Amino acid sequence: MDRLDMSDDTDAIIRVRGLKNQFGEQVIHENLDLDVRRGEILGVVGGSGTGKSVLMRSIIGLQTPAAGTIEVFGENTIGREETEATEIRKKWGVLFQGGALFSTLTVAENVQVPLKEFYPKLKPALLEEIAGYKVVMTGLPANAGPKYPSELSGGMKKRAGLARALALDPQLLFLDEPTAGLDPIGAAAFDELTASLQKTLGLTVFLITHDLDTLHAICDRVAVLADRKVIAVGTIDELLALDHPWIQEYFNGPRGRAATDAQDRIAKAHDHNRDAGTEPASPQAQRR
Ligand SMILES: Nc1ncnc2c1ncn2[C@@H]1O[C@H](COP(=O)(O)OP(=O)(O)OP(=O)(O)O)[C@@H](O)[C@H]1O
Repeated sequence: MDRLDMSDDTDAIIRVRGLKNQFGEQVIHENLDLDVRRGEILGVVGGSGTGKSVLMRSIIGLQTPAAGTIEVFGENTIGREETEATEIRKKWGVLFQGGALFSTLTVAENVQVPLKEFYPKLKPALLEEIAGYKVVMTGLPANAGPKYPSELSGGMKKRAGLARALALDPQLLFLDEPTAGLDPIGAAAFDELTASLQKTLGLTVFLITHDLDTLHAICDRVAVLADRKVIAVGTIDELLALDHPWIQEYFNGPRGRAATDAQDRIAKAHDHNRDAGTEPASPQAQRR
């Protein structure tokens, strides 16, 4: 199969070349290449265990690859001195699966963790002010700040995790299955939040997901992991033109078709309401 998008992307924020990851005898990635373009929301999909999270962990320096190069913002991220690595890490935020909040800290304290780590001299009043701002920015009520994670719904936990990921005003955001475990309405609301923050803040987003609705609603392009590498990157329409069994089954199977139909209906309804002046354009329409 022809692999889409193998050309060098001149405006890539993330550039992965020849990546190899293995655990013992188990090879997860081999010769994996990927470019993430500035300002895009890139969806990353693949069957369970194809190594989406390992790829993300390699890019953010939590997993040392067996081979290959990874550049983020033009800087090699593998094997850097701690101080250099810290400078690069400041430029991205990460929402891990499930939110990964510290259960013994309040929401506001969770958001303050990266601020304290990277800017230890910040005064408590300023820390509180920044945390409060980030909490509200992710759509949480202002009174969520003093709450503990156990007092939050699943959707609120994700938003709190997102607030923490945005604490340092990153240019690049990593989201690992952000809508997993959310009901469809909560998932759609989180997608809208991601799209609107991406637009407002000019973020580049690396988004691992199994959620077909998310892919249709907010992703500019989708990268498909299979056979230990990224086998294709493109818009959903471009991917559908490829004759790969997993891609066809994923996007054209019953769930894929249902997601396409649902997104078409949502976009039409939004567009109708927008034309009637009752609401802004849908995330899909805004991204068109
Ligand atoms: N620290 C580790 N030690 C050993 N094996 C690991 C480790 N981390 C991941 N793996 C293995 O690497 C493979 C890829 O894992 P990964 O979590 O990246 O998959 P994934 O594509 O994100 O899956 P899912 O969609 O189910 O979340 C799996 O077989 C997993 O068991």
